[in-house]
Amino acid sequence: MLLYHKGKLSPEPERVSLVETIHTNEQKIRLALLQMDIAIGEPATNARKVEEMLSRAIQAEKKPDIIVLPEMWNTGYALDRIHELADPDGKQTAELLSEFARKHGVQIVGGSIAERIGDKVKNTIYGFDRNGVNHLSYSKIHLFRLMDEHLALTPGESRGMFDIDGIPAGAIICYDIRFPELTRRLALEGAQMLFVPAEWPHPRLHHWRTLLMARAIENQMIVVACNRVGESKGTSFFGHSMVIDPWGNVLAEGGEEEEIVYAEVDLGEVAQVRRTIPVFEDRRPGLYD
Ligand SMILES: NC(=O)CCC(=O)C(=O)O
Repeated sequence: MLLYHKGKLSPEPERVSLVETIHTNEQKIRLALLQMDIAIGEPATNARKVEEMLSRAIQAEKKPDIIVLPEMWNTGYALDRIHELADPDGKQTAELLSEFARKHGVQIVGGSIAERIGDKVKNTIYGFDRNGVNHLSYSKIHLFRLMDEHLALTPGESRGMFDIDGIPAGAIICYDIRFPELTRRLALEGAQMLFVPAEWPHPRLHHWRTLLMARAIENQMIVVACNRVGESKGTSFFGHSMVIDPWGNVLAEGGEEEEIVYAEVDLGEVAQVRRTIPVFEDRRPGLYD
């Protein structure tokens, strides 16, 4: 199926239908976002916190289908010691999350972790399906200079497309949301949901909310963004984890304290919104690719 085409300018816009290929019936998905505080440079403490919050999330009255974690939850931004602290090949993280996913039959979009591969450290999301099988590995493409990521980390070189319970989805990390072309590309590849783990601090709450809503509206997709809370090295992280529907409505939003944010989304709305305003059919890729 051709969803993306680098063509020459033609008198007729290229007609691309994402609607025909996606679910049209109501399909409810329950989400739990672990909006946690992160102890800087203390992977064991953070792993215990994750285990405790996962256990609480799974006991919710309506069991979640997907649990989402924030960015760099194992180490925080302990960049001065990141080579020593990062999880070698992501093995410890994979053990913890894969085992939990399998035991409880739940999908996990495991936020991101500092992962050491040889002499490089990457900021990587791991995802696990209901059988505990790894179905997503995406390393942050755009490193955030304002927090010195570019000095300590190696950027990823590929996009985070994956399949979650049969739903085509994309994953990006924090600063990546400032690059609309990345999310658009994931949407053109079929993504109907977008997962965004983050460590996004004050004073840019306005940017966080606006950019997430914009990505949901312009790509007519469900956006699930999990941000951390707490203080680290004089920086204050505000939480406000968000679940946004493809019309841009905020279905759930966290406060500024540690909590689990629950939401239920209807995947059928993606097709409905894309039919109502056929943005993907009306694109003129020859004019601005
Ligand atoms: N961890 C990050 O990528 C932070 C991005 C951020 O704060 C921003 O304003 O962009």
